[in-house]
Amino acid sequence: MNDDPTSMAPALEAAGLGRQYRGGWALRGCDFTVPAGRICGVVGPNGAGKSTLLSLAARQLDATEGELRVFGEPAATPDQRARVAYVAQDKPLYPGLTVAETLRMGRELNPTWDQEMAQQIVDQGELRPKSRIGSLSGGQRTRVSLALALGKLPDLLLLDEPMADLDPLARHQLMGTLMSAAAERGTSIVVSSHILPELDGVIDHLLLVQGGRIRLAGGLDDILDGHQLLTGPAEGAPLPADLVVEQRIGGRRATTLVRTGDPLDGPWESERPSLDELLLCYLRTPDDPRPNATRPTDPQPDDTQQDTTRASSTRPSTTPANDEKAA
Ligand SMILES: Nc1ncnc2c1ncn2[C@@H]1O[C@H](COP(=O)(O)OP(=O)(O)OP(=O)(O)O)[C@@H](O)[C@H]1O
Repeated sequence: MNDDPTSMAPALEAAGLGRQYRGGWALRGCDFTVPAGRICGVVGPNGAGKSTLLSLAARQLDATEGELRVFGEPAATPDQRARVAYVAQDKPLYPGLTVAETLRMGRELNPTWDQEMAQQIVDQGELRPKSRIGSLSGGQRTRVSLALALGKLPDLLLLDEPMADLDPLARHQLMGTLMSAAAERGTSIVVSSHILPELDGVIDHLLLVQGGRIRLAGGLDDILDGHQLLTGPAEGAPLPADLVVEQRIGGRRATTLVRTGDPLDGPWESERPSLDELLLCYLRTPDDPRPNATRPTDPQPDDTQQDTTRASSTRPSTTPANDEKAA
């Protein structure tokens, strides 16, 4: 079992983090903290930079600028490699090995290993020990990858779209296994997903990545408390433009997501958005209307200076990422 997660260095801490590929910047000006012991959802549209972020955390990629600390360490160390498990989107495994040989490899290569846990995950999927990895379906390979990752008893588990090719029952089962591992051992989990309902009720921390920027970062309750869904007449009192995330008008009614939890004067009914509603509103408005909100690939005359300003300007003033850093 891990030490009290709240006394540990953050699982992830990014400062001015950027990664450039040949085609341009995939991530830029990213500042966020994921405290240890959290289950953090990484959400964003295709090409937003989620896999790049997870690869940087797994030390499979180097940052082009800025840094990403993992449990306080700015670069990979052997100790850290042992503490972090990563399930990449393409689930790389050796196709010529059998399921049993793959688990044996996990046992032999990792200083800590829970054979019972790994075996249980494989058995739940009714995988035959002698089946070759190359003969398994996509979902079955995912199951073996998760068995390897959880068997390692990591302190930080990085999962890139882990559930995409699993059937609903397998998804439910494996999500349960992940959650009990997190609860029993205080494992920090950072999981990217397109399947928004899969994250609801599971995550307690959120990173919304959009166009290579961190658009929202912080504790989930703080983020939801820092927003309101307002419903009222379309011709109601105007709202301050910098607070409006998205407004939809149907007939004479308007539904508006605003980035403040403070009461606003006007003829509206106010409610706290659900995670789904919040994410969909942000995902439907990729272009932030506020000044200085630009994509990381835009040409910049004075790169670093402007990007730092933009990164913070694309984060709502209520975002708890800042509060956590200040705490
Ligand atoms: N190896 C690479 N070489 C060049 N460009 C890359 C490479 N990997 C990613 N990119 C680019 O970086 C950007 C972010 O890609 P990334 O895979 O991190 O996004 P993502 O949010 O994980 O997307 P998806 O949800 O589709 O998996 C994209 O524009 C992508 O084309």
